[in-house]
Amino acid sequence: MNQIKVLLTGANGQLGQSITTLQANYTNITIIPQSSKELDITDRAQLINTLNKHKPSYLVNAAAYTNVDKAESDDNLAIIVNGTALEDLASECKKRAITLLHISTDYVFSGDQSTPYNPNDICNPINMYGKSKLIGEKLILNTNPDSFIIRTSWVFSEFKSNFVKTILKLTNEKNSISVVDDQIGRPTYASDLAKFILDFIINYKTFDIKNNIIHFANSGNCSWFDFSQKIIEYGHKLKLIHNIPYLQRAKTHHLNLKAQRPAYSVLNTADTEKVFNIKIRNWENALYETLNILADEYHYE
Ligand SMILES: NC(=O)C1=CN([C@@H]2O[C@H](COP(=O)(O)OP(=O)(O)OC[C@H]3O[C@@H](n4cnc5c(N)ncnc54)[C@H](OP(=O)(O)O)[C@@H]3O)[C@@H](O)[C@H]2O)C=CC1
Ligand SMILES: Cc1cn([C@H]2C[C@H](O)[C@@H](COP(=O)(O)OP(=O)(O)O[C@H]3O[C@@H](C)C(=O)[C@@H](O)[C@H]3O)O2)c(=O)[nH]c1=O
Repeated sequence: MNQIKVLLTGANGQLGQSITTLQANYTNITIIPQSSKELDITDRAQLINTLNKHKPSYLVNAAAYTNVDKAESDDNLAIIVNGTALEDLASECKKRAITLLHISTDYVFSGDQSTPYNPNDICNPINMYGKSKLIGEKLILNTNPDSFIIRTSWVFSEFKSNFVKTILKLTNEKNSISVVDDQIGRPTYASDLAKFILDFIINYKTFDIKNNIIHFANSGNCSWFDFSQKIIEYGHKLKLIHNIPYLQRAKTHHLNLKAQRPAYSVLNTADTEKVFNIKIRNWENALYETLNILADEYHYE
């Protein structure tokens, strides 16, 4: 089979590292990983050079400005990286017939709903990060309607910093931690998303895809508090945590965070599971696997 060349931007991020790690399982895919230093997606000349040099058939854009609170004051940069730069990305891909897969977020939704969000539900982001990501989605689909937008939520992994690793760290430093119980979402293991993306590249032409906006998240809903409870339970079982701390419930408005968060940002993945004929595993199972990997790394250190 011919090798499929996939250029990967944001390669040092959680998703980027998860995709490059999985490369070994996909002998017919060649990933060309580009860190932010190798390819700054806001630099059009650099983008053109990179595309001309590598001539990929696919571009997976895992690059993003992901600091939700900082985006409130650093809005210019967030809007460029997550928004306006993507018009160039989409048009340079279109010129070269490169299929663009772009990753977006549950934070494009307001959180006012109480039932899971479908891909075509109205987006009305309540923070700057969500606004910038929505600008990006729209520019991509207007410029290059053959692109795919894969929305995900609450991403965790063994890589970089993320909520799971923060809770493990806090738990080992404090006797008591407090976590909000009034935001509901779907935690997603970056490696499960990475596998979905690579399988998608191999198989999507064989599926009847009617919507270029696709939702992917591990199954099951929870609050950050519920998520923390499981991180602590499994972390203790796997000896990543030595003392179980007191876990206190908190409310978002008491935290005085710079950015607002949607109270309910559960993505509906029913269409994804139906169209691609997959069953997405639950987040607890995926969390246990991540913690197992972290425990192995920890015990070897
Ligand atoms: N993390 C989450 O909870 C969620 C993430 N998403 C989306 O998933 C995608 C992947 O997120 P995730 O892997 O967690 O994010 P990370 O923050 O882990 O990684 C993002 C990567 O993008 C890179 N980057 C930032 N600016 C640029 C730029 N101008 N040019 C090139 N690269 C750049 C960063 O580089 P550097 O390391 O140099 O800063 C970083 O390596 C993003 O689109 C994000 O919006 C969606 C829902 C939830
Ligand atoms: C560490 C910590 C966080 N929290 C709260 C703050 C916040 O509302 C929530 C989660 O913390 P985070 O910093 O991970 O939240 P946040 O940066 O909002 O996470 C989001 O990131 C972007 C990139 C996305 O796209 C979203 O899907 C989502 O994952 O938990 C506590 O209540 N106690 C704690 O000890």
